[in-house]
Amino acid sequence: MAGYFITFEGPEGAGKTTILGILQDELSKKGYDVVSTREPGGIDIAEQIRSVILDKKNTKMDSRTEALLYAASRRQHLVEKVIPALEAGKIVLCDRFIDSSLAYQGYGRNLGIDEVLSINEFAINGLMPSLTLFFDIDPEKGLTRIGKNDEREVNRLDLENISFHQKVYKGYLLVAERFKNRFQKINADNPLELVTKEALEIIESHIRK
Ligand SMILES: Nc1ncnc2c1ncn2[C@@H]1O[C@H](COP(=O)(O)OP(=O)(O)OP(=O)(O)O)[C@@H](O)[C@H]1O
Ligand SMILES: Cc1cn([C@H]2C[C@H](O)[C@@H](COP(=O)(O)O)O2)c(=O)[nH]c1=O
Repeated sequence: MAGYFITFEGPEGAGKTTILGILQDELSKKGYDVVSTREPGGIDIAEQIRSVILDKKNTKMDSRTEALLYAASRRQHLVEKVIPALEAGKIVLCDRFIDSSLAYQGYGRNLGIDEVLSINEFAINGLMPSLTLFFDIDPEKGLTRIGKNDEREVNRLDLENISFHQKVYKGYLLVAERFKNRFQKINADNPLELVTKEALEIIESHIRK
């Protein structure tokens, strides 16, 4: 496909959404055709699935149901938004993708990274990102950041205890090692300007290759 599929990953509060917004503007100013989006969500059907997954009331949700809902929203989002943008030669910046499922459901929920990869292979049908930026931060620090942000609504996953989030972080490190050809780690504990600059440099060097 003609465009570039670039995903942003990391624990809660790492800065993914903030940095993605800044980079969308920076890259657009430089003349690149950029589409920014998120998972779960980005299009109507996937946003509806997001509401079900993240609703604090849905405490009975089974882990396999959760993994399947993320994969279903992913499929629809790819078909409706990501694939058409890539076919049109655009740069797609996506806030979370398959690696979130591998870290949160595969490792965090104990479903197994390989099992979750396998249901996602059906959903993505071969479309993987060419670059994944991993915003690396201690999960406790990330959660403290989002706790200070009054505008952010707390969701069902945020409410999991710290040991779940630490497990997810460990899951990310395993996934980053497994897919090291596309993963680039960035220290997200640095000041925002520095993290953003590093992310922009990595993306531009990837695009120039
Ligand atoms: N490098 C940074 N230093 C300090 N604060 C930051 C930094 N990056 C982001 N923040 C702040 O941390 C909070 C969380 O940022 P953001 O929502 O972008 O994180 P996120 O990774 O998208 O989180 P989530 O995955 O939970 O949605 C925001 O209030 C943001 O302003
Ligand atoms: C794609 C995806 C996401 N999650 C989790 C990670 C977060 O806790 C929420 C999404 O909220 P955000 O504010 O947009 O970061 O969902 C997951 O567990 N599995 C996934 O595949």
